[in-house]
Amino acid sequence: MTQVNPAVGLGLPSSTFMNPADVTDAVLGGNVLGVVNYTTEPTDPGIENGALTIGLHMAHTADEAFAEVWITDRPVETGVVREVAYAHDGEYLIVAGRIPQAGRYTEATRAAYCTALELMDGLGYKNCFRMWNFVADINGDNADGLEVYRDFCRGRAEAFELFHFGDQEVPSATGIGALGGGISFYFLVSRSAAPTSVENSKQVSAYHYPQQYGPRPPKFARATYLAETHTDRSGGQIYVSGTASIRGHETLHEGDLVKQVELSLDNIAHLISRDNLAAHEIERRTGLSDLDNIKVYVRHREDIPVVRRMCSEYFSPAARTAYLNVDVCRSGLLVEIEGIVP
Ligand SMILES: C=C(O[C@@H]1C=C(C(=O)O)C=C[C@H]1O)C(=O)O
Repeated sequence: MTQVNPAVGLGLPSSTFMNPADVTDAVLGGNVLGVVNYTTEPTDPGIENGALTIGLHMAHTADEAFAEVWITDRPVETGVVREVAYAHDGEYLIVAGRIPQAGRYTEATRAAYCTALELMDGLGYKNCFRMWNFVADINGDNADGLEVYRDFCRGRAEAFELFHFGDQEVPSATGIGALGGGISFYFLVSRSAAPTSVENSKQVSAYHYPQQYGPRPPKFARATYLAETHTDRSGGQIYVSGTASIRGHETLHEGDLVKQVELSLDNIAHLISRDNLAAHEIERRTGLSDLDNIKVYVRHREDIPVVRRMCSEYFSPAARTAYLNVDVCRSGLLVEIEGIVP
């Protein structure tokens, strides 16, 4: 079994990747906020053994499947409201939802996001610091000929607007293809830990992308820096959004895998560099070798060996790293990378 991260109890969240077969109550000892299964079929969010669970259809075979387990050392309270499940421990909240496969997604996305945002407010968790979205047929057309990803982005933007969620407040996120299951999502939210949104000076903020990418821009920050308190902003974690071969707002190196991987890595390296963080009043010097809990999304299965070889030159051999063969939000993108600097 993978060891439970020693950061537990220090006040910042902690997660690990596990072999799904090892995720038993006996092994975990009940210290679990949520289990996110990256697996071979979608399952609705729910509560099992006192923790939140959701199944994302992100693996083609059982070999590729893994479980991302969010750990806690505090008692957990759980519930389900209008098919959105939640679990919280007094400091951290995980919320998860699934929108069934449909011809259009704007309204259902808005409704499900609103349920999740209402829950956060009602339970007293104000600081959303990370969101993940898994979209089946992400580059396909919806019933009106609008790309499914763009349809999703519109619903998300409308929900944020209803909740007066300003662009500077949106957290880091991933919006990535899934093999089935409509649209699934999960959010992490804190009660007192303090998030700061970080942008990348080499990229246009996603929420300012021009209309050529869809009726409403994707609302997310390039990273979130999470410190234990607002007053002491040292020693925080960095949640890096899904990052691809985009400069300014343009997709670069269409059709060139190696160059796309290089630019994605360069975007992350710059995002978490001392200079870029200093522009957000964050004093930290980090690099690619500090990343952990890495997910690498690769559009074409046959590209995985090359991507893996390139990534392994930069990432720590000790970093948990998962490679998933799924589509990416723009049809010209071949690869996307996310991770956490603990
Ligand atoms: C790759 C990009 O966007 C992707 C889509 C996201 C979303 O819609 O939430 C977030 C990060 C990436 O997964 C990008 O625009 O640079």
